Amino acid sequence: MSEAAPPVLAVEGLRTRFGAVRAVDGVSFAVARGETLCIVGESGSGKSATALSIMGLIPSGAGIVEGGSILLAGHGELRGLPDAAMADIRGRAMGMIFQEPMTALNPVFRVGAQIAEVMRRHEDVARSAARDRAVELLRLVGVPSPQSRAQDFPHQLSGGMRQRVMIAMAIAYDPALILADEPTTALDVTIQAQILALIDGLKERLGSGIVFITHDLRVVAQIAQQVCVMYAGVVVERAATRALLREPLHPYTKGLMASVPGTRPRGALRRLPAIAGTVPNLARLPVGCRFRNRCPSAFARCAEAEPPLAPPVGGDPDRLVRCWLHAA
Ligand SMILES: Nc1ncnc2c1ncn2[C@@H]1O[C@H](COP(=O)(O)OP(=O)(O)OP(=O)(O)O)[C@@H](O)[C@H]1O
Repeated sequence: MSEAAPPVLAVEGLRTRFGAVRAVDGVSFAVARGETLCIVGESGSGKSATALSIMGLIPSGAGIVEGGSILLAGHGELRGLPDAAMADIRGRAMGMIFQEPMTALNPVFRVGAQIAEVMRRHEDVARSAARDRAVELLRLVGVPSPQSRAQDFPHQLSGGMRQRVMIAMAIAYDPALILADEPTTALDVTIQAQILALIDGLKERLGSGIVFITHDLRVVAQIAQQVCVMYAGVVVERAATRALLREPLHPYTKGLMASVPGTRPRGALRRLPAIAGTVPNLARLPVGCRFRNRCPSAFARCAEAEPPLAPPVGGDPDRLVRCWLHAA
């Protein structure tokens, strides 16, 4: 995290549960303006539940944010705000970009009208002014011929163009925070690179802080200044991207890196082993380290107690790792 700028988002000790499933179990991080933080981990590690908790979108009845604090610059504590206040903050101060734009776009309305509608929901703006601004936003996110594309229905656009439309909606109010959950996973590689470049450009152009969720360390390498590696509901490693990719400390991070071509630390095997085994049942977590049943370096202490998330002993004090190999 940059020392100079105060964080746009500070999450502290976040805990979210779906029944007995502790999906997020004490997660903390902070994002500065103009900075991208990636949350990376396998399926089921709690990445989406973290983002949904921040946005106030955990469906009541299904789950509950039961602990921790979510501070958004200019708005203060978000936890416990009434639904209407949260909806307004989501519209103005948080831009949200998801994996599948088709679920966020209404198939029966033209995309320009949909972007305009997002604006009219949050402020008293004339329809024609909102439509002009929609075209301007489409241009800003790199949609060619935005005037005529605004007249298209979602199904007339390619996947990449639909994702640009969703990004246009997300940035309609120059949000302080952008939350992106696997926004490029469904796209082919060339388009993926274009969308990543677009999102990366937004943090400079708008000065937003970005929380970007991905399971792909190659994406992390491209866009993040900071990384939180999540496993089974907790952060197991947090570091500046460069430091983490140069020297991953947690055996889980090492496993993730070994399974991605081009991110292996020097001297690593050339073949690409996936990490054997699966994320434990979050309703019945093992005693001790959550990763120990899959960890090639596990030893007796790992079964006794869960390691704290702390700077590595004798290592970089700006990094955090949750592993007895690096603890006092
Ligand atoms: N609406 C829900 N109801 C019940 N359990 C849920 C719900 N949403 C998530 N979970 C559970 O919470 C845990 C964390 O899920 P989450 O979607 O946050 O993981 P993830 O890391 O984002 O994975 P993915 O990449 O597959 O989205 C999982 O065990 C999941 O089954």
